[in-house]
Amino acid sequence: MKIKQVRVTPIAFRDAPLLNASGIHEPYALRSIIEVESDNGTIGLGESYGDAPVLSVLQAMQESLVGLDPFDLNGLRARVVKTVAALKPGTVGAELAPGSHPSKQVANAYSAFEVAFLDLQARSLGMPLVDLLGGAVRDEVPFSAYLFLKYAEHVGSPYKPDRWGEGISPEQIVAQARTMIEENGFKSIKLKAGTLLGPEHEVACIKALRQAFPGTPLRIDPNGNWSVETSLRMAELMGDDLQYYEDPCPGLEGMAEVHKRTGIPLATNMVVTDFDEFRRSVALNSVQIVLADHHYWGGLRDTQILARMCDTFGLGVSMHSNSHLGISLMAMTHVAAAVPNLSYACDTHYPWQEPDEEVIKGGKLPIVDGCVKLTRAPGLGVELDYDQLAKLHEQFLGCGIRQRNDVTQMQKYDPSWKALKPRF
Ligand SMILES: O=C([O-])C(=O)C[C@H](O)[C@@H](O)C(=O)[O-]
Ligand SMILES: [Mg+2]
Repeated sequence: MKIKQVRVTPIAFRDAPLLNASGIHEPYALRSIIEVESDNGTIGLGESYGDAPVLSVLQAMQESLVGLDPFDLNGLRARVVKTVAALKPGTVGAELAPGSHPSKQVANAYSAFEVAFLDLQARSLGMPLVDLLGGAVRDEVPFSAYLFLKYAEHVGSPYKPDRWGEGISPEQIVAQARTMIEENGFKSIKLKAGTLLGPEHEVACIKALRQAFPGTPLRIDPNGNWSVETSLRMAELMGDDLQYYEDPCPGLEGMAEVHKRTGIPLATNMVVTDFDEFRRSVALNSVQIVLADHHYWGGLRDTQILARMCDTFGLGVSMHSNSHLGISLMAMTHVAAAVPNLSYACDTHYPWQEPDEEVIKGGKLPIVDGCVKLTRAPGLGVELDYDQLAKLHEQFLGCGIRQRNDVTQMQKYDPSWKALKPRF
């Protein structure tokens, strides 16, 4: 089998005005949809970031993959390394927003195509992708309710307000959690923090959630926007309420200090984002749980290696997400199903996505009892809806956003807003 054609299609879908450490989400989130077509007509699918720095690498890769055997993942890696090395200096992207890592260009681009190659391999063999990862140790993967403080609508009202309404007061956050849990059956809750509303307000939201959902595991994620001192002060207030404390403060040293002084397990998708940081974090005991993300950890197989290393060093493992669609959700589900030591329900932004903006046939995938189920369908088990792909590509062309920037978006609400880390 040889690769005949590769298509990378940037898309944009509506995204809610969600607050975070950098500022606020823009009205559209960007992704790219990857199709790798073999000479027997089988197509493998992938989904990755759609921001300019990543897109330029993915698009530069397209021609170089033609003629390659889709089972040749070392050949894929060599071509990614060569393409990235040939890029003009300056095309390396900065961090887009907390927890996104487009600057890891080799790992990002390799991952985008590795998923599509594996999907193509599995479809050709007539087996689910998870079978190429050693087989499923679970047939469904748990996800958590991912709550955000948010405004009712975007500045300038680019389209009609989303159905979630305002999410500012603790009562509104509890209501958001109720809806998300009623609709998806989630069994654990994560609150995005580090926002302009400040740590005390966010801790009040955690307290309200604790009261409303006794026994449900809770997590808070300020994306490194609190100082060590603030993180310690908030830990004192939340202590027993938390299942884990995610990236309270910046840096491996800061995290190590917070863990040493509180004993609370710390999770991260910010200070351990590659194998070198993993090595340094183990030496410092900075984190107790690594939130993997195949989009920047170098694909599904490298995510399995990461999980094995977490096991070796006694760390927990779960998964991080960014705004995404169903192809990414299924890639996350297949790899999480093949990680025996998955210790916590994974993150997903999927409930925030509007039902009419999925690129896969049949619309949004169901999340039932907090879980996404694997099927025995070949590959990732999803098919592209080409009408939807065309619609979301048109939206990309028209939306005017080419690189996510939550800081400049917040400046539309508050011109004095600056990127500060940590802010509190
Ligand atoms: O766990 C995380 O850090 C994330 O989910 C990163 C994302 O960028 C999140 O902060 C967001 O969507 O605003
Ligand atoms: Mg995080």
